[in-house]
Amino acid sequence: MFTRVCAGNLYSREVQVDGEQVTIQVQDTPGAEMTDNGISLPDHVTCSIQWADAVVLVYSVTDRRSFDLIEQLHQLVARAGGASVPPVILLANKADLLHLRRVDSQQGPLLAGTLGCSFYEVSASEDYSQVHGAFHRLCCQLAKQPPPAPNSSSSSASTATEKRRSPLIPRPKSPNMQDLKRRFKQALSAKVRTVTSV
Ligand SMILES: Nc1nc2c(ncn2[C@@H]2O[C@H](COP(=O)(O)OP(=O)(O)OP(=O)(O)O)[C@@H](O)[C@H]2O)c(=O)[nH]1
Repeated sequence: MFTRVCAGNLYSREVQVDGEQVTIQVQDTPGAEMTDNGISLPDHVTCSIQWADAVVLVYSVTDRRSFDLIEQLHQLVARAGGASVPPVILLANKADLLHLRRVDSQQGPLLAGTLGCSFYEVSASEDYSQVHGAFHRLCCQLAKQPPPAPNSSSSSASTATEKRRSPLIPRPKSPNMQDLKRRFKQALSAKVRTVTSV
């Protein structure tokens, strides 16, 4: 099984889901901008949402604004997902910073209930296993989804799912990879210069 989750720089991880080896790729979505009309997502983020099998929306419990933006982000995900909105989970991060908390612990589950998604409160820095647990349960949820029926191409939902997985939607490039390529070229040209000068 191969699962793509829209949420962090592009990372690849092997995890066990119900005894099956699963490779998940997690893609960061930086670049959301605040405009007079609310949040605007750059094209590469919209593309990531169409490419993803699931979306993880994250806010910080120390940052009220990040919480207030979740509903709007969820709407953008729904719009970008089109006919087949990928499953979404809500993560409240930085739960360890009790003295800086700006979002009540009841508000996250309430919002998740309204949006119809699962909720997890975590501390990425204090307890990585909580984050792992949230991703693991998301993978289990995805694994339980029935695959599209072979003759169901007329169903708009399955067509959209297939389209999302199609290579026609370019997979977003990892900025890290691009950076690596750039650095590799620089190192190569530096080497050529050194050889030429010898
Ligand atoms: N105390 C605490 N700090 C955290 C936690 N998660 C992240 N941080 C810190 O918060 C800061 C921002 O973390 P990032 O991983 O850069 O968060 P980000 O969402 O990518 O931030 P942007 O670059 O603004 O998008 C860093 O200093 C992290 O160490 C957490 O659970 N608890």
